[in-house]
Amino acid sequence: MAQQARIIDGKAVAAELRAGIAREVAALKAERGLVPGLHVVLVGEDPASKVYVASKEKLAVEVGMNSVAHRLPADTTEAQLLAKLAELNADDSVDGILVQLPLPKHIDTGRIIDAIDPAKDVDGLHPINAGLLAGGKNGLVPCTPLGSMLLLKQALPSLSGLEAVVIGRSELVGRPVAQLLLQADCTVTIAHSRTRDLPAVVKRADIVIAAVGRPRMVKGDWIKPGATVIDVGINRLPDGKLTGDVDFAEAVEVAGAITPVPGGVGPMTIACLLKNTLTAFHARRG
Ligand SMILES: Nc1nc2c(c(=O)[nH]1)N[C@@H](CN(C=O)c1ccc(C(=O)N[C@@H](CCC(=O)O)C(=O)O)cc1)CN2
Repeated sequence: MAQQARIIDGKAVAAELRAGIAREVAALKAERGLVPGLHVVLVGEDPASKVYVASKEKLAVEVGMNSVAHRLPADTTEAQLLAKLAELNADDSVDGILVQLPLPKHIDTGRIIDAIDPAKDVDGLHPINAGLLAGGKNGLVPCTPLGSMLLLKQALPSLSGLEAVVIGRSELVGRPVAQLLLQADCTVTIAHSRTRDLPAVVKRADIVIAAVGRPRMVKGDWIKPGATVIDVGINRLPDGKLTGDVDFAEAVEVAGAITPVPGGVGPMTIACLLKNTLTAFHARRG
């Protein structure tokens, strides 16, 4: 029987990361009397977004941060949301601002992200932060890509020279994770809906990052034996269960290491948001 892949435990890695952040926050409080502040803005009633925002609020409190969730009604206008962001940008006690996505359709997401102070953009989505990342410079990095890289580094001692295929070209995951892989000296391919012979492209990868949002699309026979597979997809099936973009049952028989869904990249997203809040705190307040 073939050996099964090592399962990369995102829940455990995220818990460890949060514990380190909690220690740093406690030291800041004790030594300087300062507490990092994270403000999350939710517009509307999207059920998944409500859960994620509640989780962000709770975990920020757990690490000792000042945590505020601004819950705005679904009919909030773009102008009202921009006014809220202007208020948070101007408030010196606010270190991190995140607007939960997706936003209701009547609001232009790009205009909202552009309005966040890049120094407080703990989602790393502002064009200034995206530009810094593309230039290989220090800025705030989107949380899911950052978490994916931390998990990858758990599985592989060195990424240098490895062939990485990212499936998906979103601004939230695909593009930034490709930049981070490039910074780690991988040879990077970004595959997408127009890519010809996707299974063959994936098959040459030492590292597969699946971020397409299509349940179990990546099959076991697409995976190169021994490859490391990071599954970013979080898809809710009709029976209510969560599944990734990778057919886990098949891929676990072929890969060298693989993240599960749930319990893989998802928990890292919020842990990295807290990490980014601390980074933003230090960049602004020393
Ligand atoms: N402004 C942003 N909006 C959204 C982001 C983001 O990074 N910034 N990412 C996603 C949602 N998200 C955080 O916002 C998120 C998704 C999933 C998880 C998570 O821990 N998932 C668990 C399963 C949870 C469950 O049972 O539903 C897991 O995978 O184990 C955390 C955060 C879209 N919006």
